[in-house]
Amino acid sequence: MNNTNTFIDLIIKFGGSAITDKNTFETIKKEELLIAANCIRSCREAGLSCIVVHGAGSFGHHQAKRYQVNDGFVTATTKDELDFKRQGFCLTRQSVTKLNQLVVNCLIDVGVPAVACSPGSSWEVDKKLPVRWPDEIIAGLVEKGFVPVLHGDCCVDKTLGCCILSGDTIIKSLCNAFTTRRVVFLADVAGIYNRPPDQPGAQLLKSILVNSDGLIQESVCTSQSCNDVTGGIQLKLKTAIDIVVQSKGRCPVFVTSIKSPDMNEVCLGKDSINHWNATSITMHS
Ligand SMILES: Nc1ncnc2c1ncn2[C@@H]1O[C@H](COP(=O)(O)OP(=O)(O)OP(=O)(O)O)[C@@H](O)[C@H]1O
Ligand SMILES: C=C(C)CCOP(=O)(O)O
Repeated sequence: MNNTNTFIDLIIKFGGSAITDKNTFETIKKEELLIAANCIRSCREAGLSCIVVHGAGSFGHHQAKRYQVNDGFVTATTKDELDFKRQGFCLTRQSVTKLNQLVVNCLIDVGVPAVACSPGSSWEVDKKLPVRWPDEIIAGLVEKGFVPVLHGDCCVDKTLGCCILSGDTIIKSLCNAFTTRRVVFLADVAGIYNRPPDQPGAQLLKSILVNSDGLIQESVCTSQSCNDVTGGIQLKLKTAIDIVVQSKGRCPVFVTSIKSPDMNEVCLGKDSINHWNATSITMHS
């Protein structure tokens, strides 16, 4: 799948940690969501083409964990276990699409022509990796001036029966298909730290340089919320590195806080990287 004639200025993830309270069931952070929506409006006013992907946060992760949706059907051996798993799939989907409605409504309310593109009903997945998805539909929406809004979702998996597809993995597929100018991950922390930010001595890594073989020099220790089923910040860092490598360094990736005063500039790519309170992940020259 490669649609390199489609140029996307910005693919942005509204992290589940940024727009929801991950520890409290189905709880949105309204103010933060509005900040992110206004940022997209500013980007569009500056002429940028954008795709938004949002995480699940406390919508979806709780149900996915309880019903072990990410393990697929292969771990369910009896009819009751299969029924239980299917129910978990449906409830997880309902939850993430509920959040998707809130995100899309907020974007539309601030004047962004946002269109929900839910992966769960259109992406083909095998062993947790996307194998086919409607890239031309998404490209068409962007070309016509819309902002597609995708999200982490549960999907039918060819081998496993079902799985969870993280918004991070979705972003990697989008970057693989489209010529993407920059990717920004909005989180509830300032960026990637050398160790979990709640640990003493944690320092923000302003720059992570990636070698062409995908190795980085910085050592990064991570932790993950007990309600997270998709790999936490570790998956984000891996995704960021993969995007930099697969684009041969042409697509820089940034991780920043949804509350950072620099967020708009990070997204617009205006100021010098060094001044931002953010992490840039770029190719080692
Ligand atoms: N070394 C680290 N650097 C930065 N954040 C870290 C680190 N280790 C752990 N974290 C935690 O990772 C969290 C952000 O990752 P998370 O996977 O929750 O992001 P998200 O994309 O917003 O969530 P979701 O998967 O729900 O969309 C932060 O709340 C932070 O506390
Ligand atoms: C839990 C579900 C359904 C999706 C997870 O997506 P993510 O929050 O982007 O990792």
